[in-house]
Amino acid sequence: MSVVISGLGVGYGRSPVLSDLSLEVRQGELLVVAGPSGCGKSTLLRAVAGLVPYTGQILVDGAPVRGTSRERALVFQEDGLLPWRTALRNVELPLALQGVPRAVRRSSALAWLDRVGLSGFEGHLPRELSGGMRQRVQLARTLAQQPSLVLMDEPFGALDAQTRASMQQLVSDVLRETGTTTIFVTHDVDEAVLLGDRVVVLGAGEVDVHRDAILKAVLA
Ligand SMILES: Nc1ncnc2c1ncn2[C@@H]1O[C@H](COP(=O)(O)OP(=O)(O)OP(=O)(O)O)[C@@H](O)[C@H]1O
Repeated sequence: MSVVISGLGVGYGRSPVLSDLSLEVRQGELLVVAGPSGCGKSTLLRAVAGLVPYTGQILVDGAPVRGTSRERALVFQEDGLLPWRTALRNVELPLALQGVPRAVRRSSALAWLDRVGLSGFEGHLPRELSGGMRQRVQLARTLAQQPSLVLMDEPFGALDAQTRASMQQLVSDVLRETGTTTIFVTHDVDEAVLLGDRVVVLGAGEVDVHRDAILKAVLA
């Protein structure tokens, strides 16, 4: 799925947060959007997800974004798991809501939990899992729905350094394996350089990912 944004404007009340922003994400690309706190990164994701009104144009595979769609999945720092459902039943839930037959959703959920390294933990409740494991469940739940576009908003912000590094590797592997187009928001320079096929710094344009010294200077 490709995304073409042109002349985008978003504001809350009278104050504009984004104005005249243009950006393209190619099919299968992992684009990182970086920038200092408050520059509008989350707002950009919310607009692409169809959660906030905007001016200008957001085209997803050529069609304007008007409201939310299952095709576009938003992943947050908070995992949003239901505390009374096991890991397996959390992953199954959106598939059940989509009417996927029981046997199919069970095998898909099991396969995704295995892919994110959680086989053996299917029957655990969220409170019995670490923060990193809960993020793995969230990732499995998101990808089991086979979205064409994944929007990730600082998903690893609350994890410790080691867990974060293993999640970054996992996300990078899985998204590339599945060819899922992704917009990944972070304010962490190392994460941006590690994950991004390209890095866009809001307010400063595109920055060469291979020249992270420049990126660090821009974000400092
Ligand atoms: N629901 C809202 N109502 C009013 N103002 C808002 C709302 N959400 C965000 N803002 C304002 O819009 C601006 C951009 O916020 P946004 O969350 O998009 O930035 P960000 O770059 O993602 O920041 P951070 O890195 O801190 O998450 C901020 O000044 C914020 O206060």
